[in-house]
Amino acid sequence: MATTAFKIVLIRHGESVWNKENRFTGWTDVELSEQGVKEAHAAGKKLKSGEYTFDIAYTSVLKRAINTLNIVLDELDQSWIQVDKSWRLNERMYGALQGLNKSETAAKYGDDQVLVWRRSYDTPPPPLDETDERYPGKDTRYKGLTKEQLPKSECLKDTVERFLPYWNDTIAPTIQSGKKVLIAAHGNSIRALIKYLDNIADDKIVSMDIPTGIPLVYELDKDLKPIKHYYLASDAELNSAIAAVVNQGKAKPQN
Ligand SMILES: O=C(O)[C@H](O)COP(=O)(O)O
Repeated sequence: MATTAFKIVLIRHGESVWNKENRFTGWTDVELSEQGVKEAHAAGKKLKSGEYTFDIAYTSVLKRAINTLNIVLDELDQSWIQVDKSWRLNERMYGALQGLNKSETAAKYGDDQVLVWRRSYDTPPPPLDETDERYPGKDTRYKGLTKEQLPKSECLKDTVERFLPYWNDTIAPTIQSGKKVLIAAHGNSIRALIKYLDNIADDKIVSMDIPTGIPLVYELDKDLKPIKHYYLASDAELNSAIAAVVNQGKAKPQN
């Protein structure tokens, strides 16, 4: 039986204002909603009561994840730790769907097509044109990216491929050096990491949804192979939060 060598914590940002409005967000840099701020504070309190402490944190270059991390670290009285930000932890880029309402999109194209765009491994959403104001090539925070790295749309496979270099070159060595790591990211960049860590089959990743603002603990062996993982939440809280994410993609959300 493998023994736990490392414990890392992943957390999806708290609810954003576009999660609340049920809009495809991707690389759009939207704020946390009031509920999202509350979720971030609750997550920090849960980690504190569990006596979690961290040596370094990683996050994206999108404010919903950055602000979630800042709130969590403040609750832990650890705002002083090193934080590294990278576009490679950004949410999957949703292409021409960014800004559209998910239920309206499901009413127009069908729940099944929206499920494919949201949860399939290798089917990207419709791409953006480079002239579109939503194209990230116009955003100075991405000025260091090559043309090939600037996405017009991303499927989960694309997200895995741009996230993994950061994991392999930066995060994994830091974990193996013994540093306690916290990663504040997004639904699909976390799905990308989990798919890689747990070696989840392409057709099985479709059914994975990540709730907002609930800490997810991964216990890893010395080779960073997962031994077990668990959310810091009751089953009722977790199931309700995941159901809310699943429902976003339906024309008529089930109650
Ligand atoms: O980018 C978004 O719209 C959300 O943060 C994640 O959306 P999804 O749960 O529909 O993939």
